[in-house]
Amino acid sequence: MSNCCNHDHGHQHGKNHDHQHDHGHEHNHDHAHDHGEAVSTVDNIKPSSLTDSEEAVFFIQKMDCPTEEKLIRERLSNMDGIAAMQFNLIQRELTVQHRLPSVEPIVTTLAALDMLPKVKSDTLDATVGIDDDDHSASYAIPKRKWLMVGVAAVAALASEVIAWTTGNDRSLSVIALALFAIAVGGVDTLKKGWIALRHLSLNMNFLMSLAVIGAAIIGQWPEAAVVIVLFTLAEMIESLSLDRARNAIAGLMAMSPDQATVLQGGDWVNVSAKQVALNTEVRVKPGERIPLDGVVTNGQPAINQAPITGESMPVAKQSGDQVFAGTINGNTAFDYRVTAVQSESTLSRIVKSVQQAQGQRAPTQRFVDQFARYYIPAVVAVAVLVAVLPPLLFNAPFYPWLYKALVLLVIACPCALVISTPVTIVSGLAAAARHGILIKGGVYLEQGRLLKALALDKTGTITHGKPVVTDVQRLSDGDEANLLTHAASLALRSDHPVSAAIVAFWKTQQADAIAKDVSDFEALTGRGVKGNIGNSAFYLGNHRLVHELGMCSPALEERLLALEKQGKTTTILCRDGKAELLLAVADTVRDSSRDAIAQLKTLGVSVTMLTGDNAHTARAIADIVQLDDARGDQLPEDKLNAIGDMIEKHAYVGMVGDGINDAPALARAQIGFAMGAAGTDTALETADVALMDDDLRKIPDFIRLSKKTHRVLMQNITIALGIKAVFLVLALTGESSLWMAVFADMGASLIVVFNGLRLVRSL
Ligand SMILES: Nc1ncnc2c1ncn2[C@@H]1O[C@H](COP(=O)(O)OP(=O)(O)OP(=O)(O)O)[C@@H](O)[C@H]1O
Ligand SMILES: [Zn+2]
Repeated sequence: MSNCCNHDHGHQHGKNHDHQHDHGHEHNHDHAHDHGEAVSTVDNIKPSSLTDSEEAVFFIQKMDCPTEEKLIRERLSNMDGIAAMQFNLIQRELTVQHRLPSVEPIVTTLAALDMLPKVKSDTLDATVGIDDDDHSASYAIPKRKWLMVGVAAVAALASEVIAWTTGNDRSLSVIALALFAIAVGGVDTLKKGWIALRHLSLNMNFLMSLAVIGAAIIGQWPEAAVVIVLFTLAEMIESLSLDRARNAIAGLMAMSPDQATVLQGGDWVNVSAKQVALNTEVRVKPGERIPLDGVVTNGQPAINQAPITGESMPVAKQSGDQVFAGTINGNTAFDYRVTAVQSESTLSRIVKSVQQAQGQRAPTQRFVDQFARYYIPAVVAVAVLVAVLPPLLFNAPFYPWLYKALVLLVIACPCALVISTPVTIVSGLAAAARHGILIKGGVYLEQGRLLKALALDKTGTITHGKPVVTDVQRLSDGDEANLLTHAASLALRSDHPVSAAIVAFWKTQQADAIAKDVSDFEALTGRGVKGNIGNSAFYLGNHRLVHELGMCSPALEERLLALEKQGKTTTILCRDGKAELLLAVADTVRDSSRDAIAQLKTLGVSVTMLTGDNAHTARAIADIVQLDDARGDQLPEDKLNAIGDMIEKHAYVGMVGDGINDAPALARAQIGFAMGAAGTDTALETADVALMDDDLRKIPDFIRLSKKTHRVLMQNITIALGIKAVFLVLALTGESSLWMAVFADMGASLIVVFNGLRLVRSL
């Protein structure tokens, strides 16, 4: 198992669990996601900072179109000391890994591109951006801009109308009105076009400027004005629709209230939820939303956890139970103690994770970006040929062909195509998060549809994972109560569900018994535990353990078989080489598991149970949920091998497990699912897809969402390219005017954005 972490399976986050085998509490996960939360302080600059790369995040309000991304990428990649860049157009964020002594040169370069960057975080300077508010307020398009576009539109229309009624495109009033419209509505575009030209970067602003100047040169003044106003309007609408996509994520966060009622000096007072510190007592009234994560201290509320888990059936809570920020209290008031500050709440981490997930490019996005790279130059080359060749070769009139070339330039904008993918992915990620499915990367959302096989473990996945002792049988002439105390004393040291069941049973049987001291305790993977009590060596574990120790017998095996056939898990206590006590525990199957497995079969996914429990018990449980393929006695390395075989056979394989004992197999599968992630940090962080509650039916939901996402992506690519193709033909045959081309481009952008946004409501 030591080689479990060497597989090259394309997962980006550190899945190197240094796990212990006893379902222990102290597994050291080695995760690499501290970005954003600057760790170093100003006077604590590491000497290694010149070899290690630093990271800075910039918020760039003007960066909302792929053309801007291209320009920035070209400029920055030429700079010394820049290691890598990640663009997030929807959040308008640029993350740069660099080896510069300060981010100043980056800021200067961005400012020179008229990008007005704002440093959000900087590993060189922890003080940056700490008390900044969210930038959402600054997203809004200023009223002034709407007004200017409105005025420009009126002027452009007036110019068009006068030209049309007088039949003169070049009268003084027409030109004056058009110039006015261009000046008021189009300076931004022309300015950006000029910047692009200076940096020899072919982008949309450049193409548009060229088209407008070209139209003016051939005397089409009204057209020039209409085109630039339409383009400005299109950009504004596009930026608004992107805001919708961003809001799909921000909306998740809006579910947690701003105010909390906290205990301060004996009084309950209202304070801002942001300022509430750890361990504060908070009171929640009936029907109120819970402001922060915590554990119940007083009261027995029933809580609608839909904002986290997607499941709105109220969950009964009592003292010691976890509650989550954003969830909704039922009819009883209760108090609780805060266990995480607002920015660390489960909900905040879901939001952060979704934002990060959409920052990583999904495969389709990479393809589209690649395509756009060749597409613009190709169209420009065609446009040049169209303008030049017919007049040169066939003596055709120059102006009409130049006009056609200008239309081609307008068509060259790949915005609709490029923007459609991230919007679709974000919508899908947000829809999933609302439904209690946290997808850790666009890749998984896009490729979930490929899942052909799924492996599940049994304990806690198919079953509730809370077994209870059903049978106790003495195997020797020892005192049963005393033996039970010994078994419980060992079991107390482990948090394996079987051990937990034994401890719980012992407490009900012997309320005031005292546990024995255990020395040399050891957990034995897939077998049980061992330890010394007094002068005796004890083992507590399953059939495999007893058999390997040579303490088994045909008589014992007969007893075991009888219990296992009933779906019970058997555990034997051995003392000094002799089996003494037999305990059987039974776990109950979750109602949702059977339905989930049926749905998966309908989706064409072959489901396999891989469990460390014995084969007979595995079979009995599998029969209840109608699972054909159930494999018992699986040690962690067996599970790993089983996943390997499944990958060979089915290519794309998922695994659902507890993430501790199953970590290697989970890492090997293309998609590792964790269940019940709301309460456990490790599951939330290490899984590829985390189901916030324990409902396996979320997996078929996830697969269906993935299929839908894929469909929408394909539709969007078809729409975006289709409209371009149509206009390419129309332009060449002279049927399309400039403004029609701009209009079509705007339409295409809007259609794909809204088509993508449909996904938000699709689960
Ligand atoms: N700490 C323990 N206390 C008691 N029994 C144990 C312990 N650890 C392992 N066992 C025994 O070994 C078996 C296999 O354990 P393992 O942890 O591999 O699987 P599991 O968690 O029970 O099942 P699954 O693989 O379905 O999650 C258990 O069913 C149990 O009988
Ligand atoms: Zn045996």
